[in-house]
Amino acid sequence: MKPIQVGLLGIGTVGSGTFNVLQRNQEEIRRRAGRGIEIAMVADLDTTRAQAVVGDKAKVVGDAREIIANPDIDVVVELIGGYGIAKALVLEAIAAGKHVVTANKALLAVHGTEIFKAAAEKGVIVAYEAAVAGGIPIIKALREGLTANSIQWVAGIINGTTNFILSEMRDKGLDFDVVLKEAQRLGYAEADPTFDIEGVDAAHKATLMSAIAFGIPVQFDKAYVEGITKLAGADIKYAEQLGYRIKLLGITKRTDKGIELRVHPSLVPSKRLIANVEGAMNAVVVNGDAVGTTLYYGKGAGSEPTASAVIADLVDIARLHGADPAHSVPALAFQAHTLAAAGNELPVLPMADVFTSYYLRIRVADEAGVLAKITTLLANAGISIDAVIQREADEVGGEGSTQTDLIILTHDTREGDMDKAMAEIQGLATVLAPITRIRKEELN
Ligand SMILES: NC(=O)C1=CN([C@@H]2O[C@H](COP(=O)(O)OP(=O)(O)OC[C@H]3O[C@@H](n4cnc5c(N)ncnc54)[C@H](O)[C@@H]3O)[C@@H](O)[C@H]2O)C=CC1
Ligand SMILES: N[C@@H](CC=O)C(=O)O
Ligand code: NA
Repeated sequence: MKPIQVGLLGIGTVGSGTFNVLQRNQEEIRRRAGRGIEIAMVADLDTTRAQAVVGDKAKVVGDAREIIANPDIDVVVELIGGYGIAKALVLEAIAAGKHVVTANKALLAVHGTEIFKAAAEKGVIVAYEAAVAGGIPIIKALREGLTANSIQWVAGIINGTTNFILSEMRDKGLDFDVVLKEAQRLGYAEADPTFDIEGVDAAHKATLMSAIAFGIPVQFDKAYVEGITKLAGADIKYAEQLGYRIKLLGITKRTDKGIELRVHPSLVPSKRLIANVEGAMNAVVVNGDAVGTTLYYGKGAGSEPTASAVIADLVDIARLHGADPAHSVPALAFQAHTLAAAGNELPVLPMADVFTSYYLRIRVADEAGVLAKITTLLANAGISIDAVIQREADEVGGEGSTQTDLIILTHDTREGDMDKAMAEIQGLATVLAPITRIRKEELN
């Protein structure tokens, strides 16, 4: 059978990894796919750099549309990134009847509905394993391996940059800014690193997992997004003393009322495997009603780990791609298991209706009766307390300090009730600084 013909749009970090791994492992990949996979054309604005990567093994062009216009190209791999030209090129490739592989989580999380509708109408595949947790085959696990389950929840460390920052801050006591620069130097961060540190990249990925797990449309605009920029070293330290680690988690959960979809720092019990995922590594925990809890761990970023996922999608397409790609039944069957199949009407819940437990750090005047006032306000709001620790004032503010920190862990409560209680506690004269509130997930 003739090798499937691939056109690569963008040959930067992920594109060059894809090219190199396909070259290196081509015989094994051909055997597994049942036919060869050949990158016939590569487009990049920097044609000199592209030429240096591919040598004489593929045709290099500066204009991506030359690839889309070529009738011999079966699959277009979009590795440019962003919402602009990448969106136009993906839609044009679909309109031209080509299957698409992309690592672009931002594009799919925001414009996925339009893109998957266009693909379904044209009968082509849009595959995106690389878009979530890089080399970890989590899309395949959700779509295929766990397909028998009613998924209950998915929670993951799905941004390597922020996990690296939190690990380095905790282990080496380094400052946020110093570690972020190091993450950029190591190539973990997005072109705009605010996407990483403000939780946006993780929310893109959580949005995609939520859509597959629960059959809802992609709704990035409904995701709650909070990054790690407001985390203080003191909270990382206190959490550790209480037996927890702080991780930036992407969480999506099924409830009776709707779907939770949120990204925020979370306390996770230190004994959980996911709490021990360090540096730029990713991990996703999926809970299904039949299988129970499963864990997926690996490299969520980088040239070859991400290429591993891009090529896995190409192999899937090579296996399914029939003589008439635009109307092949296998292509439609594949599509039916992707986001185009979203048929669930459950709404994404506002944060006020999310149930979770909390870590609170409250800076208070070190005087009698303060703790009682605070616990009374919590009790009045129906919030029950799991643990309270009062720091020694000298430890918190130095010798002779008149201020101290109260650390409170709560049981599960509705976020809207917690908001009200927090406003009342913040209003107490003896509360001396903005209250720190971090959600806590037991993940069991
Ligand atoms: N780097 C990583 O570890 C991961 C990246 N991704 C995603 O993969 C995609 C690519 O990321 P990287 O390879 O890191 O980016 P990159 O910046 O290294 O590569 C992008 C390439 O696209 C080229 N390009 C830009 N505009 C173009 C145009 N109009 N036509 C043709 N080429 C054009 C650039 O010259 C560059 O070579 C992004 O969507 C990113 O979010 C996903 C998972 C991990
Ligand atoms: N910037 C991302 C790269 C992969 O998606 C991350 O840090 O995880
Ligand atoms: Na993946």
